[in-house]
Amino acid sequence: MQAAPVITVDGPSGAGKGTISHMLAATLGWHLLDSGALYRVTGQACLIEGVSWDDHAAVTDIARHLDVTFTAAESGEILVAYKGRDVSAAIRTEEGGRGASKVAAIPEVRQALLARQRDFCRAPGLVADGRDMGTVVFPDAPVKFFLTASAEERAERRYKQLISKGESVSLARLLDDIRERDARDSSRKVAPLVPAEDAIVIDSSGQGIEQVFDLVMQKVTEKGLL
Ligand SMILES: Nc1ncnc2c1ncn2[C@@H]1O[C@H](COP(=O)(O)OP(=O)(O)O)[C@@H](O)[C@H]1O
Ligand SMILES: Nc1ccn([C@@H]2O[C@H](COP(=O)(O)OP(=O)(O)O)[C@@H](O)[C@H]2O)c(=O)n1
Repeated sequence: MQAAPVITVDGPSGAGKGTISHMLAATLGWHLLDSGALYRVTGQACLIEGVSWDDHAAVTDIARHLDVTFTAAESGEILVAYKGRDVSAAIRTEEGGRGASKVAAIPEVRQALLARQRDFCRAPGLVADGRDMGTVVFPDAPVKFFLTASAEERAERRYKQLISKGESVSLARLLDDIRERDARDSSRKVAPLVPAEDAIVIDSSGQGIEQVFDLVMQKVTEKGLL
């Protein structure tokens, strides 16, 4: 049994999970779990410690002892630190996403991060953003969303996001990267990217953020969580 109610938001890269989860947590006054950040920090810690993403035993050891902190800045932005060193920007790069996806395919790494994710579940409630929040980490969550959109639209969104941060990226490469990541996340043996049986699936292709958020809030209200 979970200590507090959980709303899970799963889906592929660029579907809008982070955006919608932030809005939902702020509106409800609930805690937020960005589970992807834990996988991203694990990948980044490997780079810092000189460990190859393919060395499963060494990556697992890093995940088991991951010294990570999340702190809310005055701007509302969440600062992420590994061993006290700010890695907030480094983990959000294209390479950071690739590393996260590689280390996330290692079953022992997923196991090592499981309890840490469940610890985020505290009163009054938790919005959990990821790939397996509704299927593995919080299977008893009363409301589960699975957000998706076409790969082209997701790549376009990510392109605009990275360009606005000053990263130089190519749209074609981002589309390839998104397809590669989708394939790896969906085909892995442990906790693959699939909607939970009881998830509400929302395809946000051609829908703006506000439109998607309105639909999400409507479902949350219908489920009696407001
Ligand atoms: N429905 C939408 N329409 C247009 N842009 C969106 C939509 N949802 C999210 N975005 C934008 O797409 C980018 C990726 O969204 P994000 O929430 O980080 O996705 P995810 O967490 O699923 O990878 C962000 O810049 C965000 O502002
Ligand atoms: N619960 C989760 C969250 C992320 N991940 C992995 O971590 C990578 C980065 O996750 P993210 O949510 O930060 O990435 P985006 O969806 O924002 O691109 C994903 O491609 C997944 O491989 C996962 O396996 N399980």
